[in-house]
Amino acid sequence: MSITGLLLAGGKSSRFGTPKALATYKNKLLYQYSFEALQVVTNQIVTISVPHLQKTFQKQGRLVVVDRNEVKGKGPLAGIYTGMNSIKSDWYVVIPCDMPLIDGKVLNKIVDARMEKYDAIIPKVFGKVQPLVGVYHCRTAPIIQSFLQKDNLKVMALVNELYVKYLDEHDLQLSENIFQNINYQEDLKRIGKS
Ligand SMILES: Nc1nc2c(ncn2[C@@H]2O[C@H](COP(=O)(O)OP(=O)(O)OP(=O)(O)O)[C@@H](O)[C@H]2O)c(=O)[nH]1
Repeated sequence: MSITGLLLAGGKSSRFGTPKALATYKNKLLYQYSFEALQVVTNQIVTISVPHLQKTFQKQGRLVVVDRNEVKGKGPLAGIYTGMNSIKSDWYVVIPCDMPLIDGKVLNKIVDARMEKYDAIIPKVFGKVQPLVGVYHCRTAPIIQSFLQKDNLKVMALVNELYVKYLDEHDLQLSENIFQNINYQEDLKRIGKS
């Protein structure tokens, strides 16, 4: 069963102010944390970004695609859809560029929970569903496409349509919430302390 990593790095970062994928956290670029977590579960990784950042990622030796024209500007679902269409794979493991506490160990647990009957395996930790960190079956691609065509861009609306296995903090053996994300500059100082 092939599995491809999709690293979402094509957002506007309007709350952050500069492209957050390329912000530094503890001496490392934010997206690098996501990349290294993905490397633990697959060696086929696609970064999905925007045209003005494509060269920067390519310079670092990354395989980069930009959101397809028909979906550009439509948020994380556009990135997932573009990634799924760029490489054929049975499963896709998705991660955003702004969750530097996620590690390969937790991604491995999510990937290991794959079963053909599920459309997706997604964490629901400390009561919150985290749909941008999960494993999606290739059969979800046409469903995602139809959401995008209808401009129904809420990732949770998609997830509610799928047959999902949720993994909680016990399944993932987490004692702290590693699903904290960076939205604002201040989050870089706050993260990991809660
Ligand atoms: N490829 C791609 N990724 C996206 C898109 N929108 C958001 N993302 C990614 O999805 C994750 C969550 O993004 P958000 O923080 O919700 O959105 P954002 O646009 O980056 O930031 P804000 O403008 O502050 O909302 C990040 O990894 C983003 O890079 C998009 O249109 N295309």
